[in-house]
Amino acid sequence: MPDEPVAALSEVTRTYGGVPVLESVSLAVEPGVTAVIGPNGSGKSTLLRALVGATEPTAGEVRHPGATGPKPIGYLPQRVPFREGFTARETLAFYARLVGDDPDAALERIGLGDAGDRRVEALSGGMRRLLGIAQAVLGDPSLVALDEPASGLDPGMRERAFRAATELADGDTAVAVSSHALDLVDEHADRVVLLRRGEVAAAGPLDRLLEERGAADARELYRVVVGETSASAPGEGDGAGGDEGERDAGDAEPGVHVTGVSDR
Ligand SMILES: Nc1ncnc2c1ncn2[C@@H]1O[C@H](COP(=O)(O)OP(=O)(O)OP(=O)(O)O)[C@@H](O)[C@H]1O
Repeated sequence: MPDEPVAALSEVTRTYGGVPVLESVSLAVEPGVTAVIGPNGSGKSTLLRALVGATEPTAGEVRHPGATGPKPIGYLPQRVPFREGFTARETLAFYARLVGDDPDAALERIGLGDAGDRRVEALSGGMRRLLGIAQAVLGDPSLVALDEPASGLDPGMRERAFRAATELADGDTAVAVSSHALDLVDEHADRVVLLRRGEVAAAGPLDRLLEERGAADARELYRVVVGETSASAPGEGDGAGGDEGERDAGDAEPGVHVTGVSDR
């Protein structure tokens, strides 16, 4: 392996109310962009939360051997609770001070250079998402987890969100991104983790997985592995738009998981 894992999960299981939502997940997260894909409710957010330490595994272990520095880990949750009454710049400045970063440079990086003086509650949903990404990457963390960064964004914005993730991962940074936007996965991901009902159904370099499964792109890979028969694989849009494209009833139903499947 040319790349040193930045983080590693071994046999991680997470249950809620006794129901496993992640089952025996073992994974090495390496520098570059790792896309975490899968149907609604398959455990993507839970996996990212476990990866960054936002949730404790019920069993198994999460390690961060390669996550170092003053702020080793950055995380964009699905919903970012910004405090109202502060401008975008003030919001970033609060966190930037803690890690010695420059809020204006952070705004520029994400393309929000002109929005620094606007209050967070006056930003569009997409701009808030971008601000969340800027906040997650403050302090140059070695491991960044972005939970649906392109959710609800227009085509230009979603591209910008993913590009920011890719640029970040240029060096030694490991970026794990959950997404339903499979076109962006094709464009930007080095590796893919495909979850199905809380288990890793496929994982590895995107090119290798496509070749192994005889798939032309991430969308086809998804169909082959998830076994989706409906014509509507997750849509081009992420989040709300993508959710509408998701029609695998068993996977989409919250809290329902077949736990006997083991194709790890
Ligand atoms: N805090 C929680 N309490 C109870 N159940 C939870 C909790 N968090 C997640 N779950 C359940 O765990 C399962 C996996 O949820 P998760 O959000 O990780 O899936 P996901 O793949 O990110 O879904 P989506 O694509 O819809 O965002 C779901 O059935 C969800 O209802």
